[in-house]
Amino acid sequence: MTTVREIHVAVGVIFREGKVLIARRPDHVHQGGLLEFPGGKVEAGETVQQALVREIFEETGLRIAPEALEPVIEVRHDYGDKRVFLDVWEASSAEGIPEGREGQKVRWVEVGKLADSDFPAANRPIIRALRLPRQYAITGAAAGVEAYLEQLEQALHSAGPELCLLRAPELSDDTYAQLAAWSLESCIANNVKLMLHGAPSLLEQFPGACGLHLPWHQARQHSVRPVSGDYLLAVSCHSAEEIAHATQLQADFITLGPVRPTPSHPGASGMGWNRFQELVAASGVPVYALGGLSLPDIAEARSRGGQGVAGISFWWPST
Ligand SMILES: Nc1nc2c([nH]c(=O)n2[C@H]2C[C@H](O)[C@@H](COP(=O)(O)OP(=O)(O)OP(=O)(O)O)O2)c(=O)[nH]1
Repeated sequence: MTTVREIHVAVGVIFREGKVLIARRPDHVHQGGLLEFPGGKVEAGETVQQALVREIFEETGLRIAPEALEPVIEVRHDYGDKRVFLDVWEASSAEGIPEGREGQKVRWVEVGKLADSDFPAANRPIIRALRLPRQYAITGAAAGVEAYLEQLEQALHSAGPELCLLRAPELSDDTYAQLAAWSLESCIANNVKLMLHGAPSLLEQFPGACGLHLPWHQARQHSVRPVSGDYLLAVSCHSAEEIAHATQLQADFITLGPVRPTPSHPGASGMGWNRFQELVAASGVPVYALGGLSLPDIAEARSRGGQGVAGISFWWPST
C-alpha cells in the first residue's frame, strides 16, 4: 500500500461558447508536457472554490465568481510517485481573455475533441463526465414489440433525450435484436445516442449503437473491458464491490441505485442520498442516480457528486 500523502487539487473546467479552456503543463513538472484543465493545489485554510478562483486567476488571468462554480466529479488517482484527489468544478462564465501567465499555452477546445491520451491518466473520467448528459433515459414496459416502438417514438419526440438505454430484459434475444434494429434507426433519425443492454456481442450485431450497458449479472462475468474504446461502456451497480468491479472493467459510467424505492424493482429498499454520496465519492467514474427519481432530482444528484439521474418514469409514456 502506498504511503504517499494525497494532494487535494482544485480543477476548473471553464466553458465559453461550447468550448473548454485547456493548457499545456510545463515539461519539468509532474505529468509535464500533457494537457490539463487549469487549477492547482488547495492551500491550507482555503475552500476548493477559493483555490479555484485564485489558481485560475494566477494561471490564466480569468476572473471567476465562486458562486458560478458547480461540481463536476471527484477523482482519486495514484500515479505511484504522487496521489491526487482532483476536485473538479465547472464555470460557464469567466471574465477576461485567457493568457498563459506562467508561460503555458492555453486554448479553447470543443469537449468532443478532448483526447484521453493528451491528458494525465486521472483525467479520463473528467472527460467522460463533460461529454455525458445530465439524464440517462431508460426504456420501460410496453405491450409488445410494435407498441414498444410506438412508445419509443413518442418518448423521443416529447422528451428529446440525448442518451437512451434500450432495456427490455423480458424479451427473448431474438425479439430484443429485432427491437434494437428498429430502435437504432429511430434514434439515429432523432439524433439520439442509443445504448444496448446485454452481452458484448450486441455491438457486433449493431455497430451503430453508441455503447453497451452491462446488467450486473453480465458485468460480473468479465474481468477486462469487453468492448473497444470506440464505444461507451456502462454497468448497473448497487454496492461498493460492484462499483470497484465496474472500475476494473474501465466503465465509462455507471448507474447506482435504487436511491429510492421504485416500482420497477419491487421489494428493494432505497439506499438514500447519503449512501449514494458515499459510494459516488469512492467511485471515480461518472455515476447516474437511479431508482424512483425524476428530473427535478438532477440538482440533488449533482450536489451529491453524481452525473445526473437515470430512469424510466420521467420520460417513458405509461401504458
Ligand atoms: N491543474 C490540474 N492538475 C491535474 C490535472 N490532472 C491531473 O492529474 N493533475 C495533477 C497533476 C499534478 O500532480 C496535480 C496538480 O498539481 P500542480 O503541481 O499543478 O499544482 P500547483 O499549480 O498548485 O503547483 P505548484 O504550486 O506546486 O507549482 O494534479 C488537471 O487537469 N489539471
